[in-house]
Amino acid sequence: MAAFYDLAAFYQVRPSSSSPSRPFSRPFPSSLACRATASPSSTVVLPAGDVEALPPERTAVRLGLPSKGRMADETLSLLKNCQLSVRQVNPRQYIADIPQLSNLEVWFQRPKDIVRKLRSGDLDIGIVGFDTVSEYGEGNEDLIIVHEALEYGACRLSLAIPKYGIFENINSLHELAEMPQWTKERPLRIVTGFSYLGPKFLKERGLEHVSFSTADGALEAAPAMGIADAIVDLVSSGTTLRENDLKEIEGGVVLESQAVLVASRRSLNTRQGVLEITHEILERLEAHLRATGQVTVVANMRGNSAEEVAERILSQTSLSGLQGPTISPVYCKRDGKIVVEYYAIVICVPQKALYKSVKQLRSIGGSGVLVSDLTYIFEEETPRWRKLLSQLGL
Ligand SMILES: Nc1ncnc2c1ncn2[C@@H]1O[C@H](COP(=O)(O)OP(=O)(O)OP(=O)(O)O)[C@@H](O)[C@H]1O
Ligand SMILES: O=P(O)(O)OC[C@H]1O[C@H](OP(=O)(O)OP(=O)(O)O)[C@H](O)[C@@H]1O
Ligand SMILES: [Mg+2]
Repeated sequence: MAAFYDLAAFYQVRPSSSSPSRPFSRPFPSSLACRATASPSSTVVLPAGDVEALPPERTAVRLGLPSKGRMADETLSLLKNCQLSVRQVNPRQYIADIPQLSNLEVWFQRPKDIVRKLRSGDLDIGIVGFDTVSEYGEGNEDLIIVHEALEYGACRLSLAIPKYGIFENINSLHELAEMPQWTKERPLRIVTGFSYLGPKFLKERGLEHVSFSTADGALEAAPAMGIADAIVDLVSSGTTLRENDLKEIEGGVVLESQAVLVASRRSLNTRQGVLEITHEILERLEAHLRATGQVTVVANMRGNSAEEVAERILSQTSLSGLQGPTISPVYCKRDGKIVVEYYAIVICVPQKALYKSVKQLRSIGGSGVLVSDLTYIFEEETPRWRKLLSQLGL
């Protein structure tokens, strides 16, 4: 049975027992603190002798990952592609680990709970949609987006209205706002699961006479049911809107979203190991994502010197590679003498530009072209890491 702790009583039994120099010391888990303040009537005073029964201060770093839903599988496969496979004993066990990262606990949680637990200090790092961070983070400055584009879970939070009836000729937020129908007594009724972002957006856009209601799913049915005039919901392919005779309007996108790596500023600043683990995860994610869609092209090219070959390659727009081509001499024996007639060149090119690059290579004398997938590109410096350190004042 859950025990509820009274805040004031707690401070009486342990006035300031945690040493101020201890990193991230909290008198007790904030999840308990929330319950104590939320239900003062059901509080139980913790007897002095029971202080030892409190959970011990945790030392492991905690990463929250989506436990279910459309983000779950892709998050695990992204981590796997970064050689950070999550080891989970069975799918219903909510704790797991990543063998490569010692002192890290992985906790599977609903996306919104990941954000809540980052705020409360019960998680340190998480991967969720940017929409979820924005909605449940409510602008809290403790949440820092460490990587803003993990390249999956793409969608947008958007306002949509019916295509028919009084909305037939309404195609922008401005036109919607100007409709004479909305009054104090009969406001524009919007249903949304985003009860922080939805009202904030419409207030910022200056819409008067708006009322909000919430629902958890299948919001697209609300206008046809007569429950609402408009919805604010996630859209990716647009199929659900189309199938329910709804349309997006100009100026109606609240935010664009995709999966992000998010961390608690407090944890990064004070909990031992969080910054190091975040750095490693960030580096691996960046190296993997940078390599996605790139291929390595190796070819031989006849030439008199490496410089002369370089000049020919750099004259072609699709062959400059990441930092210019790597060119090495190919040694062979002619009449007992070691000579260099060919040079091997290595470049990275985007997969999309591959055929164009191969054609350009051939046109300047390239032969024996080998193409292979790239797994990682580790740059000397990761700009996101620099940014994070500066956000932390480090
Ligand atoms: N078409 C989409 N609709 C909803 N979410 C999407 C879509 N495309 C990508 N996403 C991302 O997936 C996340 C939601 O996933 P999902 O609907 O599985 O979980 P949830 O809504 O948080 O959970 P539940 O619906 O069970 O409460 C969103 O927060 C968003 O970041
Ligand atoms: O633009 P689309 O590709 O059609 O996707 C958008 C739909 O997907 C989501 O619903 P979900 O599948 O999560 O069901 P739910 O309404 O029960 O949450 C979202 O709430 C939209 O309804
Ligand atoms: Mg959903």
